[in-house]
Amino acid sequence: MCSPKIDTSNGYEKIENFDETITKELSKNYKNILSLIGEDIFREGLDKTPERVAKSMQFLLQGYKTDPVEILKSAMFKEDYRQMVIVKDIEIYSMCEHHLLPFFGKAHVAYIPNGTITGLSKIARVVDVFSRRLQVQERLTSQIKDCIQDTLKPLGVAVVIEAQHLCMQMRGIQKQHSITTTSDFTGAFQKEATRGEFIKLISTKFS
Ligand SMILES: Nc1nc2c(ncn2[C@@H]2O[C@H](COP(=O)(O)OP(=O)(O)OP(=O)(O)O)[C@@H](O)[C@H]2O)c(=O)[nH]1
Ligand SMILES: [Zn+2]
Repeated sequence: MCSPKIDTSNGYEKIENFDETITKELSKNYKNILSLIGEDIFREGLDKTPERVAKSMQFLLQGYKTDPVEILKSAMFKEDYRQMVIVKDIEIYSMCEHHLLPFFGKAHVAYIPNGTITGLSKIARVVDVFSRRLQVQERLTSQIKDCIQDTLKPLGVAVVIEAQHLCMQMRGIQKQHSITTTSDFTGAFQKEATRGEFIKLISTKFS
């Protein structure tokens, strides 16, 4: 068994080597699913579908293989800046743990350093690692907050996620335009003025 190699050279993550055993087992199961939903598993168009889905699922759920704490630790710098740092509009693609359907939208993350800053891209990487797992939006929000708070030990962390859930659009209640917003705050962001500044800044549109 080998772990998938992530190639980030072009800015997009691409799993080069999928785990052979897992891909084979998943393919077998997806073939069974196709048959159970009444499809002809021998028709040409579906020939490679079980394997494609097996690889697609490994891509979409690759977040279990990476430790987000290590991501932050790989780029921590001493710096005397003690004001808000906001990385906003980080796109997220996650999977609802109830229906295995995507939910997607944007994450806005802020922290106030207390002597240590981290690389800006590392914030987005932490968001990605937790997103690429089976999730509920609330837990995703809190896990990002906890990871940054526990690792960087800043004066405060704020996370807001706005997302659309396909399980509420394509099926079930079928509401096409509802957006779910979740938020979680620590430290300085518990204060109304600080939280207010953060909310104002993430609401500002730069064109
Ligand atoms: N709190 C929360 N709920 C979610 C999230 N994603 C999906 N859900 C909800 O999970 C719930 C599961 O409810 P159940 O009644 O067990 O499942 P269901 O019969 O498929 O529910 P419906 O979607 O209402 O048809 C639904 O209300 C979904 O809208 C999420 O990120 N957070
Ligand atoms: Zn769902």
